[in-house]
Amino acid sequence: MKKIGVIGAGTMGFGISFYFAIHGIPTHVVDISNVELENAKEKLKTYYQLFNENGYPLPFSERETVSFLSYSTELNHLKDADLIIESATENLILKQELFKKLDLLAKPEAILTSNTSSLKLSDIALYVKKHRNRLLLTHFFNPAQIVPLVELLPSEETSTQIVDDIKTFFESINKTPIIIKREVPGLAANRIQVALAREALSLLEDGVLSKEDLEKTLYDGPGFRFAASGLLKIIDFGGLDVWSSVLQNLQKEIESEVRDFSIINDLVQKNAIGVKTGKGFFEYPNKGFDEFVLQRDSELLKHLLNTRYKLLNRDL
Ligand SMILES: NC(=O)c1ccc[n+]([C@@H]2O[C@H](COP(=O)([O-])OP(=O)(O)OC[C@H]3O[C@@H](n4cnc5c(N)ncnc54)[C@H](O)[C@@H]3O)[C@@H](O)[C@H]2O)c1
Repeated sequence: MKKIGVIGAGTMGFGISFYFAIHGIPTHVVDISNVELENAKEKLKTYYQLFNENGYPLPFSERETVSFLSYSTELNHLKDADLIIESATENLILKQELFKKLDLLAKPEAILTSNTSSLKLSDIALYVKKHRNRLLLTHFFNPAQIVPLVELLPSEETSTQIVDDIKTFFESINKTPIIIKREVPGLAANRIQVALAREALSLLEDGVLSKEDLEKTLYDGPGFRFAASGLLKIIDFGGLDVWSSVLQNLQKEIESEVRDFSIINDLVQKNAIGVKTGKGFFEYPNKGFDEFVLQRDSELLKHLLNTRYKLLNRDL
C-alpha cells in the first residue's frame, strides 16, 4: 500500500492510523473536527513513547513516524489512496453519504472499507456504484493499535482477489485478519462477546456470585486459558466426548433470553458509566480516563509482545 486514507480521527481512527504509521505506511487522516485531528496528533507522541517504553520494535524514529501521517478536513486528499478505511461516527446516513462521495472521488483501483461495529455493509454501500467489487468491512478491535484481530467481511460482489490482497496486507503488518463468509450482525467477535456478557451479567444480576468473583472467574479461568489458545483447541484438549455432554447438559440451563440488565441500567442512570466518570462496576479514582486507558494499553502491549509478537518476529 503506497497510501492509506483513514476517515475519522477518534478512538478507532487514531489507533488504525497510528498502527499504519509505525509500519512506515503513508496515511492521510480526514476528520470533520479540527479538535479531533489535533488530539490525534498529540496522542501519536504519547503512544509512540508507550510502544517504545514497552519494547515494541519500532523501525522508524518518532520524527519519521510523524512524517508518515498527514491530516485534513477534506476528503479530496484521499483521491490517490490505495485503501480508504472509514472509521467515522456510527451513523448510517453519515456513512452512506461518505461512501457515496468516496465512490466518486477515489481512484478506480482503490479499496473502500468500513470499520462499523453494528451497521450492515450492504446498507452503508447503498449508493456505491463504481467500487462495488472493491468493498468490504475491516473491523478492528479497540485498541486497534494493539489488538491483532481484524475481521474482514466482503460483500457478495467483492472480488476474491481484493479479499486476498487485503488479508495478505494485514498479515504483512502482523495483524490477524479473519474472514467472515456471510453478513451477520456483529460479525464473530462481538457476537461471541455479547453471548459471554449475557451469561456473566445474568449470573451477577441473579446473585450467583459477587462482581469481584465474576472478574476472577473470567480473568483466572476461561480468560487465562484463552491467552494460550482458541476455543476449539480448548475443546480438543478437554476431549470432545466431555464437551459434548457438557454442552448437552448446560445449554438449556444458561441464559438465552434478551434481558434488560438493571444491573447496568441503574448505574447508567446515576452517570456511573465506567472509567469515563470514575465509577462503573468499580471505582477509578485519582486519575483521568486517558491515564487509565494508557495503563490498560501498557498491559495489553506487554501481553502482545510476550505472545504473538515474539512468535511472529523472532528476528526483530
Ligand atoms: N470504539 C470501539 O470500541 C469500536 C470498535 C470497533 C469498531 N468501531 C467503529 O469504528 C467507528 C468509529 O468509532 P470510534 O469509537 O472511533 O468513534 P469516535 O466517536 O471516537 O470517533 C468518530 C470520529 O468521526 C468523526 N466524524 C464524524 N463525522 C465525520 C465525517 N463526515 N467525516 C469525517 N470524520 C467524521 C468525528 O469527528 C470523530 O472524531 C464506528 O463505526 C464504530 O462503530 C468502534
